[in-house]
Amino acid sequence: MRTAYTADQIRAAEHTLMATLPPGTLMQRAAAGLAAACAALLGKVYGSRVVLLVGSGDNGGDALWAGERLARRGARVAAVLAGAKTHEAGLAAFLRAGGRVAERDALGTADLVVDGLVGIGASGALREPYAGLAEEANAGRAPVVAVDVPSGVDASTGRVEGAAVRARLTVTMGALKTGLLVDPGAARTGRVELVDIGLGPHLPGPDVAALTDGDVAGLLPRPGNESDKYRRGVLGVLAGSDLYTGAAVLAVGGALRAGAGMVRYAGPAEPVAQVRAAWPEAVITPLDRPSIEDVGRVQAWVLGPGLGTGDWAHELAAQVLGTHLPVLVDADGLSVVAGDRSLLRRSAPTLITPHAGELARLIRAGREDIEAARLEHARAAAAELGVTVLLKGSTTVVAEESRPVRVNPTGTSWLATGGTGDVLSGVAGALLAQGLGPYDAGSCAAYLHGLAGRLAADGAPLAAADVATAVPAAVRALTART
Ligand SMILES: NC(=O)C1=CN([C@@H]2O[C@H](COP(=O)(O)OP(=O)(O)OC[C@H]3O[C@@H](n4cnc5c(N)ncnc54)[C@H](O)[C@@H]3O)[C@@H](O)[C@H]2O)[C@@H](O)CC1
Ligand SMILES: Nc1ncnc2c1ncn2[C@@H]1O[C@H](COP(=O)(O)OP(=O)(O)O)[C@@H](O)[C@H]1O
Ligand SMILES: [K+]
Repeated sequence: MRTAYTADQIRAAEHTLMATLPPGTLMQRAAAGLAAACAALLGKVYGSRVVLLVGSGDNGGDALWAGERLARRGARVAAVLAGAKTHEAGLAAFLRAGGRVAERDALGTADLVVDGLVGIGASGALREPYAGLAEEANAGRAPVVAVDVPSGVDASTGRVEGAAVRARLTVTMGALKTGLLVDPGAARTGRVELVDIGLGPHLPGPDVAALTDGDVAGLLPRPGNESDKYRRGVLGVLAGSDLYTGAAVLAVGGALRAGAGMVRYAGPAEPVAQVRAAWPEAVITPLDRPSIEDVGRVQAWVLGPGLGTGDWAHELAAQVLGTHLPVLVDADGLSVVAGDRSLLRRSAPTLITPHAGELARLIRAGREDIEAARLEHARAAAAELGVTVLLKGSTTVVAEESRPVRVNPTGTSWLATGGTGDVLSGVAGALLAQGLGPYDAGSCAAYLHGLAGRLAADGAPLAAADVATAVPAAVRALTART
C-alpha cells in the first residue's frame, strides 16, 4: 500500500521529528536526496547547466542546498530568487560553492530546472512572479524537477487553481503528499521519488492510500479446491433496456471476466437477446414486468447501466435496494436514486460508481467543482449518503466514511470511451458477489479495470468490450509481478 498525507499531517510529523535532531538535519537529508535525483537525471553533472527557481520558504532552501551539492560536483548552477526573502543559510552555502544568482532569462539555456518555488507551505494560486516563472519553466526544453510538490499544485488535495509547474520528476520529502496522487495535481508530477528523511515513525494514519499489485493480488478472491459456482459468488445484473442493450452486454462481460461463479441477468426482450448471444454463460430471466422475484439467488446486485430512468427502473431499484444484499448502483440507477435518495437508506453495503456529472446530480453540486476537487466531493458524498463512493474519471477515487480514500493508480485516458464504465460495474459487482466489502471491491475493480485498460489500449484506441476481455490478463499480470 502506498500512503499519502496532507500538508498539515506532514508538518506535524516534521515538527516532532525535528525536536529530536540538530537544527538543519532534515533539510540536509532532503537536499542530499534531491541533488542525487538531479544528478541521476542529468547523467553527467560536471559542466551541466542547472537553474534553481527559489521561493521564499524552506522549499527554496531545499533547492539552494541541493544546488550547493551540484555546484561542488562541477555543475554550473544559477539561482533565480523569486521571493521577497531567501533562505539565508542556503543562499550563503550556495554562493560559497560557486553558485551564482541570475535573472529569469537563465532558464533559456538550462539543462535542468529545479522548482523550489513553494512546497507544503503554499496557499492558493501561485502569485507573481512565481506563476510566470512556472509557465516559463514549462515552456522550456529542460526537464523540471519539482521539490516536494510541483509548485501550483495543492499538496493536500491535488487542486490546481492557476499556473502550475509540470515536472518530469518530483522529489518528495519524508512521505507522499495526497496532491501527488490525485488529478489534476497528479498529472503534473511526472515520476515521483520519495526521499527518506526519517519521518515514518511520526506519521499518523494516512489521508489517502493507493493499492499496489501485491495488495490487489492479496485481496482478489480465488476459487479453492472445494469451490463451486454458487460458493464463488453469484451476481445479479439489472441493466439494459430495449433502447440501451449494450450496457447490459458490457456489464455482464465485465462480471464474467472478473471471476463471478455465475452471472444472472434479468431484463426486457431486446437486451436479453443481446446478452444471450454475447454470453451464453449468463443465466437469463426475461422480464415482462419490473420484478426480481424469479431471478433466483444471488450474493450481490448491479443496478443501473442502460436501465432507463422511468417507473420500470424505479421499481427495480426499490426492490433491489430493499434486499439485505450488497448493491452496486451505476449510471441510470444513480439518476433514479438522485430523484429519491431515501432508496439509499439501507443497512446492507451499497457501492455507487458515479462519474463527476452523476455525482453532481446526486449531491447537488457543480460538475466542474467536483472535477477540480474530486477527493473532497467523494468524501463528502460518502458521508452525506452513507454509502461507499467510487468516483470515476481521470483519477478514480473510492471513499468510505472513516477510511483513507483509496486513490487508483492504474488506468489510461484511452478508457475515456463509451461503455467502459459498464464494464467496471460488472467487475466491481463480481467482486462484491465474491465477498469483498464495497471499499475493497470498488478499489480492486478500479485497479483491475485500469490495468485491463492499459493492456487493451497498449498505446492505441480501445473499445469497452476489449477492456472486459483484458481483465483476466490484468489479473495474470499483477499476480506475475508479485
Ligand atoms: N519543515 C521541515 O522540516 C522540512 C521542510 N522541507 C521543505 O520545506 C517546505 C515547506 O517550507 P515552508 O513551510 O517554508 O513553505 P514553502 O517553502 O512551501 O512556502 C512558503 C513561502 O511561500 C510563500 N507562498 C505561499 N503561497 C504562495 C503562493 N500561492 N504564491 C507565491 N508565494 C506563496 C509564502 O509567503 C512563504 O514565504 C517543504 O515543502 C519542503 O520542501 C524539507 O526541507 C524537509 C524538512
Ligand atoms: N481521462 C481519463 N483517464 C483515465 N480514465 C478515465 C478517463 N476518463 C474516463 N475514464 C474511465 O473510463 C470509465 C468511463 O466510465 P463512464 O463515464 O461511466 O462511461 P460509460 O457510462 O460510457 O461507461 C471510468 O472507469 C473512468 O474512470
Ligand atoms: K516546489
